[in-house]
Amino acid sequence: MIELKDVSMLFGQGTVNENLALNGINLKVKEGDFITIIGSNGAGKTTLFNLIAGTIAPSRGAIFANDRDVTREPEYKRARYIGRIFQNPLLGTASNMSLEDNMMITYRKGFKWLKRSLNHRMRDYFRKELVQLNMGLENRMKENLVMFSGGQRQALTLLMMVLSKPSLILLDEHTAALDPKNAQIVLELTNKFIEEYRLTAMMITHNMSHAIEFGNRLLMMDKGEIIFDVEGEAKKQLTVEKLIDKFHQLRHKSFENDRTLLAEE
Ligand SMILES: Nc1ncnc2c1ncn2[C@@H]1O[C@H](COP(=O)(O)OP(=O)(O)OP(=O)(O)O)[C@@H](O)[C@H]1O
Repeated sequence: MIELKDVSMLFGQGTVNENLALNGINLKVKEGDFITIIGSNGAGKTTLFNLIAGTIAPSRGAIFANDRDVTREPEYKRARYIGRIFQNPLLGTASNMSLEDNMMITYRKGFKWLKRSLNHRMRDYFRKELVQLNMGLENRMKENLVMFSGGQRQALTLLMMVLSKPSLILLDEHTAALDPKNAQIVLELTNKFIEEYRLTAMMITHNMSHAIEFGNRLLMMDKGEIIFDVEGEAKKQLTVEKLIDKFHQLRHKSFENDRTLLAEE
């Protein structure tokens, strides 16, 4: 699906702030993979997503999507097949528009046919899809999203993204700004959608238990490198303790004090 070949990202080249955020990353994301990504602050996780999404171009190396070289393809073109959800629940939806208009825009990917096409059939379809969230939103389709909670908006962003059928979804700590109960609800919905719609997904999290519980593959990043890549049965055997040991082993340093990596969402 997505492949990174020897990808590096050097910020501020030649300045005092020169920073090798990613160093020679080689990664093959297979169709149907649900990859969780952990790593301490500044490890390069978001930079990795920015490169895959086309927000920035790498200093070195190449990125392929379905064997097509997309290294220089701009973000807006990649957005047609790569969906991304950020930490901030307000980013994925438009506050001053109704729920049904928000859904319609995603469905049509633009404003063009909005009024003309929002007919009975579409409303029924949206209503049916909204039921899946189990939040009663199917009865609030005319309300502006400004009335909705962060958890509801993030769940909606997720559903809207899923309905646009992306080839890859990038979840950038998408539950970190929610309270624990809502974070769990959104995570479970994420998992359900990924399974039911057979999506390919990558999820950054600072919660190691979530990284172990969800997905078929786990990447641990540190200082711009993927230092541990585990999948399938071996991933299922992981525990938080084993992950911490692994990190000690690989980096010979303690990360018990790394509160961010250990933080519970
Ligand atoms: N646009 C930029 N310009 C300069 N340096 C940057 C830029 N973006 C990221 N960096 C640097 O690259 C390194 C990796 O940052 P990145 O945000 O990818 O880390 P991260 O693993 O996502 O961290 P966190 O868990 O704190 O979000 C950091 O040292 C960061 O300061």
